[in-house]
Amino acid sequence: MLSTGAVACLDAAAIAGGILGIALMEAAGAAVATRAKALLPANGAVLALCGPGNNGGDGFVAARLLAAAEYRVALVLLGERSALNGDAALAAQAWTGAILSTIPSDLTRFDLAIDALFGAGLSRDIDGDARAMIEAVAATRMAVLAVDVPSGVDGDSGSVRGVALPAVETITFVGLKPAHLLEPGRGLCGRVEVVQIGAGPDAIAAGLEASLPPLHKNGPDLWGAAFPRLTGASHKYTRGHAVVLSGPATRTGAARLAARGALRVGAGLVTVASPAGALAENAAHLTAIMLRRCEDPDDLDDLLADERLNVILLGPGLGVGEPTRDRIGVAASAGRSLVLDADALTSFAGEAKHLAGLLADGGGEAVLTPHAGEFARLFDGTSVLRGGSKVDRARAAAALMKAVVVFKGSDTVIAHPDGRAAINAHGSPYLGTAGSGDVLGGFIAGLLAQGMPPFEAACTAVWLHGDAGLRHGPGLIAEDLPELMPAVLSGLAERLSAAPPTLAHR
Ligand SMILES: NC(=O)C1=CN([C@@H]2O[C@H](COP(=O)(O)OP(=O)(O)OC[C@H]3O[C@@H](n4cnc5c(N)ncnc54)[C@H](O)[C@@H]3O)[C@@H](O)[C@H]2O)[C@@H](O)CC1
Ligand SMILES: Nc1ncnc2c1ncn2[C@@H]1O[C@H](COP(=O)(O)OP(=O)(O)O)[C@@H](O)[C@H]1O
Ligand SMILES: [K+]
Repeated sequence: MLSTGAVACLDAAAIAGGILGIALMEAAGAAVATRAKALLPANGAVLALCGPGNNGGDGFVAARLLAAAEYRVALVLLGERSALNGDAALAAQAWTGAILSTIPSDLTRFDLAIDALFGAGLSRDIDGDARAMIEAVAATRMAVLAVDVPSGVDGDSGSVRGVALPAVETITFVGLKPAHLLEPGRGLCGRVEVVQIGAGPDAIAAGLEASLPPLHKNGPDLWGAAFPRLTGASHKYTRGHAVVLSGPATRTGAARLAARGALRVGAGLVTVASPAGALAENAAHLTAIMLRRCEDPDDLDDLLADERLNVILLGPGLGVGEPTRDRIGVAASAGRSLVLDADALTSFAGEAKHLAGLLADGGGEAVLTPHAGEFARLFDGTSVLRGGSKVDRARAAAALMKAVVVFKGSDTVIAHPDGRAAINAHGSPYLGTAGSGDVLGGFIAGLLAQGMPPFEAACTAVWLHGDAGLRHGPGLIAEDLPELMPAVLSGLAERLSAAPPTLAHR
């Protein structure tokens, strides 16, 4: 993905490499016109809204090509024509139709608006004439095709600067920008299409270089190579052993959901470590998952004497306070991979640096999975909460904790302490159901158990969880998520064209 700053570098590199800026703009405008034609009835009426920069220039090109193809086009320019510069001025010169300075009063006659007011260059909140224009068009039921980003959406954060014009479709150039995946931007974009405009590989490389550290759209391309593969020689101990700590009696369900997730995603063995008072309750519900008594931090220490237990998940239903903090201290000092969720995070509310110290002392790798509420509590009083996009905050959190942070939500961001990050768009609102996050924690633990590195394990788990949500749809409850893994994992294996081993391999 590209930051908006990187787009300017990419543009400059393309031009330095001999490609004319107006050629890029012509290609961008042509792509917009092509999509507009697909959305329009024959001879349909288009309202092109053009802004004062290059986004407006793309709008002029699209308007000219649509008019040439016999569509009825009205073009409104925000600001003075004489104020247009560079390529946008050239694009405006080639437009021979009328230039309106305000939007027509009868908007009902238009089939489509092309929103070319502001793109990557939005630099302040929208007010005045631009705001009035956006509000008037938004108030109609006209379909809107956005150029680059819906005007008013900040390209890097996805936030709305004052007001934004919701689109049914957004055409962007060269690569996705954060706003196409981060809410509320994502919801305002509609369908997003990325088109190439002939910038050339060197310019694209320069753009990606300017976008470092890398930001990815989460998907198998990112982590497929690290996904665990079975061989004929695999056995349960090669697939790892995850431990999930259970809460006290009547609060054990969350741990079992997580444990089931870990087992279904492929951990060879999973043990629920339970307080004595909750053993009967856990035993009544567990079969393939093993159960061990774990009353206090000393019991946990004893349990971890078995070196094969390679991942510990703490948090779901565990309770907030000193006993949970103590268990995390023991787990961290054991140097195993850790997944910390829910109550494990809230137990360190306002004490993120203390938790970071415990994790650093143990030397193991950790994945933290806060939702927005847990994130705000954990990082209260730190610079992590100081502004920026969701990606910026997740990166700052990961750097502070020296751990992978999965900042959950409809636009989950996964960040590594070195700055690498991914935004997940592969999911469904049906995942917003009690216990769904517990299962996600279990998926991460199960993938860590199988030896995936923490960033890749976290990204994979978020994607598999999202895939399960998409496959199930309405009626989803958290118990369904682990049970969907056979179908989800088979689908993934097909995508990775790595079929699971058959008898023939043994
Ligand atoms: N590779 C590229 O970089 C390409 C970029 N193209 C287009 O160029 C766009 C970026 O162009 P620009 O950098 O000129 O930026 P924009 O056209 O997005 O906006 C910049 C202009 O808007 C004004 N402005 C910013 N915020 C405002 C506000 N709140 N109220 C009123 N005026 C405001 C600025 O003063 C400036 O005149 C991209 O979004 C894309 O559509 C395309 O032409 C194709 C090539
Ligand atoms: N609208 C949505 N779209 C995609 N994923 C969602 C949406 N709402 C919630 N989720 C996902 O569902 C999970 C909910 O986790 P969490 O809030 O911890 O729930 P719980 O504590 O009940 O287990 C997270 O992985 C989150 O990213
Ligand atoms: K726009």
